[in-house]
Amino acid sequence: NYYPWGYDSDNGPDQWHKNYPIAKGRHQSPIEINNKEVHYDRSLLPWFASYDPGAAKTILNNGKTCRVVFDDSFDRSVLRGGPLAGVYRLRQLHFHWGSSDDHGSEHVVNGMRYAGELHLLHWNPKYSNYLDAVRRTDGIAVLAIFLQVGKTPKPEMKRILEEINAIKTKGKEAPFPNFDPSILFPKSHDYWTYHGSFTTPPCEECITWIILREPIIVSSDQMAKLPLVDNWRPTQPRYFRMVSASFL
Ligand SMILES: Cc1cc(C)cc(S(N)(=O)=O)c1
Ligand SMILES: [Zn+2]
Repeated sequence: NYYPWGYDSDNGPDQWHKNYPIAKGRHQSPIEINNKEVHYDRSLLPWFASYDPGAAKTILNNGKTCRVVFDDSFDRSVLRGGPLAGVYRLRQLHFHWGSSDDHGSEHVVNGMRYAGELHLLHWNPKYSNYLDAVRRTDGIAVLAIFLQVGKTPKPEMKRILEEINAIKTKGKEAPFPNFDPSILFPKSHDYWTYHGSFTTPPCEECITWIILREPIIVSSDQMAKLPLVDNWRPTQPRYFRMVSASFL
């Protein structure tokens, strides 16, 4: 009988491999990023996001995560440059957070966990559709931004965090028009990049991760309004993967 995966002891990350064997693969995410093992790659280009605010469609807070979906029926909101060849279409963004401010991010930087992590997921339109792209090693690009709790929260986070709090409707999506997620970006575009996987089942190894070094600041009471869940996967073995940095 099918038992949905989750983050509890009986259906959590240590069990996922039973239904999703690739969860024990050699290119899994998230991972630890340690300065000592990162390789500065001066050939890495800057990345660029050109998002159309009109592409934003709906927001969902299903109590386990919060997701905003975008119109990805053409190259309307795209990410390009950085380690990527060609443009990748923005499909959705979602968050991972913890039950307290001292943890919640998926990637860990020099042993530090952040309060949360924002993922902007894009797919490669050289493949016929998203489901085809997730079967390809260059199919998906995720731009990851750490959320750090601080005194002066980023004002642009207000709308999205208030909306998340407002829609406690389990599983129903509410309209979320006119939203350009690039307003959430930190000042610096410095990033790490490596090849990995979805951090949730089915855990396909199709993701080029672009992780921003600079976190965005949220307030403790903004984080306290998120559903009290832990929806982050522990770090996975890096094996023979190189993490490259765009900065010295
Ligand atoms: C299964 C899955 C779907 C989506 C859209 C995004 C992810 S993640 N957390 O790897 O960015 C996982
Ligand atoms: Zn994610």
